[in-house]
Amino acid sequence: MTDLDPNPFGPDQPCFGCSPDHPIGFHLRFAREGDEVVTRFTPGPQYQGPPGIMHGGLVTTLADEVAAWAVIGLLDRFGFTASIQVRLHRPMRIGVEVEGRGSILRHSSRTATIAVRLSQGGVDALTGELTFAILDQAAAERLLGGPLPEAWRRFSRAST
Ligand SMILES: CCCCCCCCCC(=O)SCCNC(=O)CCNC(=O)[C@H](O)C(C)(C)COP(=O)(O)OP(=O)(O)OC[C@H]1O[C@@H](n2cnc3c(N)ncnc32)[C@H](O)[C@@H]1OP(=O)(O)O
Repeated sequence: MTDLDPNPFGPDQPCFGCSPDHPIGFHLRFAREGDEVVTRFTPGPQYQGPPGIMHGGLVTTLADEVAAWAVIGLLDRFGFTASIQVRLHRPMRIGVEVEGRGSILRHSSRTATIAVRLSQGGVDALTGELTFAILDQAAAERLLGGPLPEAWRRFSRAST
């Protein structure tokens, strides 16, 4: 297992899922294990929906982050989430460690589709497929509505 650089986008990146400084975020870190990225995370009570159960939207956010890091860690690109298809098979329990795994199902230079599995105690709680658009710098700047920070540029695809 190889730990991935937790901060390839520089110290000021604001991501809810992985910024180490986010006041209410997940603070996720990732490792590469063969053809997968892996993270471990224990949801706290601030992430509840029903009592004792993680909010389904936040479970999906966790899946989105795992998939985004599969694009970063396995393809060395940044992808913007374009579609999310998930099934929540079991409740995600607060206070119990979640293992998240992401792998590449298929990819081109312009898109990547990622398989994600979130489990607790070895039992799947979420499985899904998420597709990401890998943009060139100009398209990423149109999406952001401003300049792409320097540290992000190497994760864009080449312009065609
Ligand atoms: C700091 C570190 C952070 C790391 C983690 C980040 C975690 C989460 C990542 C995000 O949250 S990103 C923010 C949430 N996502 C967005 O705001 C994206 C909103 N959607 C868009 O801006 C556009 O719809 C999008 C850029 C995704 C696609 O725009 P276009 O359709 O104009 O792009 P284009 O036409 O160039 O299409 C690019 C490719 O994506 C494909 N595509 C577009 N939408 C798709 C879709 N919904 N499903 C599947 N494929 C799709 C499209 O077919 C095409 O494939 P091909 O080139 O192979 O033909």
